Amino acid sequence: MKILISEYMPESGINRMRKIAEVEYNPDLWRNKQELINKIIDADALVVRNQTIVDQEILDAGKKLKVIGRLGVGLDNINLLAAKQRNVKIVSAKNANSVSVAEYVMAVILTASRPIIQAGEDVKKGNWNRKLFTGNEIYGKTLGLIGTGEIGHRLAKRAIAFGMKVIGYDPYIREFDYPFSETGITKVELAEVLKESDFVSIHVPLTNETRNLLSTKEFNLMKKNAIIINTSRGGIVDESALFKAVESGQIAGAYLDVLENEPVEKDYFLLNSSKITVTPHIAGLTEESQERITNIISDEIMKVLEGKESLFLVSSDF
Ligand SMILES: NC(=O)c1ccc[n+]([C@@H]2O[C@H](COP(=O)([O-])OP(=O)(O)OC[C@H]3O[C@@H](n4cnc5c(N)ncnc54)[C@H](O)[C@@H]3O)[C@@H](O)[C@H]2O)c1
Ligand SMILES: O=C(O)CC[C@@H](O)C(=O)O
Repeated sequence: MKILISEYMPESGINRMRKIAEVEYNPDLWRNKQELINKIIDADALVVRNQTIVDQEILDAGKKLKVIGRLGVGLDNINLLAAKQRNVKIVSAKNANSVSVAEYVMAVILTASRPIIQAGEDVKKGNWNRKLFTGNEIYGKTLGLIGTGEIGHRLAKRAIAFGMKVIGYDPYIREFDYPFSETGITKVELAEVLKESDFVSIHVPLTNETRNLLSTKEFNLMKKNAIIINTSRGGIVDESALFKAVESGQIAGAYLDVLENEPVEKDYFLLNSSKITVTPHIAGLTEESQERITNIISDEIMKVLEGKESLFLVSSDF
């Protein structure tokens, strides 16, 4: 059997899978579609992160393909319908990086409120500007969640521990899976999240419905001091409209871990705003989450290839 890996995977997972199959590891393969097509022809399994676009053409070429392992959560780079039609199973590492993303968002909220880095740099210049670096408490502020699933409810728990009020919009959440009474999130409509929040944090998948979910109309509802945090997917926030909203002072700023097209060059227009901070898709990236994800995905791929039951199969009911 052959397992093809087209993006970065920690060595421990690769070695685990070598016990049952020949493993071809090429972390840059996602960059070259033709090479990926050539190599997938005799692969039984494909392992990807979010950069390999697994479209119909790739799936057509993968005649022997039985399973795709997603080293993470978001599935917007995989044509799920085409995979289902070809009976290719998908395993994803549900919630294995949720704590990492929740902690990243807390770090952003604290960074936006207390200029510690800037104050430290100023002291190194020989200054002692106490008043200049007066910050804000996050205690009593409102965090608005768009999407209250695995990441959203973990973030709520952490924000509530800091004394924040947490409201959330998620029309599809199943109360049975995430009881609001236990998560501490007050369920509201999207407009209320936008109107009431000091921080708006996005935790929905990229779908036809969520593409450009936040654009000029939505920014116009927000407080002038509000900060948008997007760790979800580029494409959910309309980037041009965001740039205008931030530069015109309609909202205070944005922290974006994800962009519509990744990676970007240093002249990318969003990087020209001092009120927008972009990080290179690292919210879920910690030593701990990567170890969890690697173990889950390598184990589950082996189970599928050996005909055993996997509890990490993505539902084909979409
Ligand atoms: N930046 C990173 O490193 C990183 C890491 C992990 C996940 N992610 C992204 O975060 C997303 C969320 O992850 P999760 O684990 O919380 O997923 P999840 O499936 O547990 O939660 C997503 C929630 O969004 C809700 N939802 C779907 N459509 C919606 C809509 N139109 N409006 C409002 N809510 C809607 C769902 O009901 C669900 O509760 C992933 O899809 C992925 O794209 C990014
Ligand atoms: O490293 C990755 O694959 C991205 C992680 C994240 O966006 C996810 O969807 O889990």
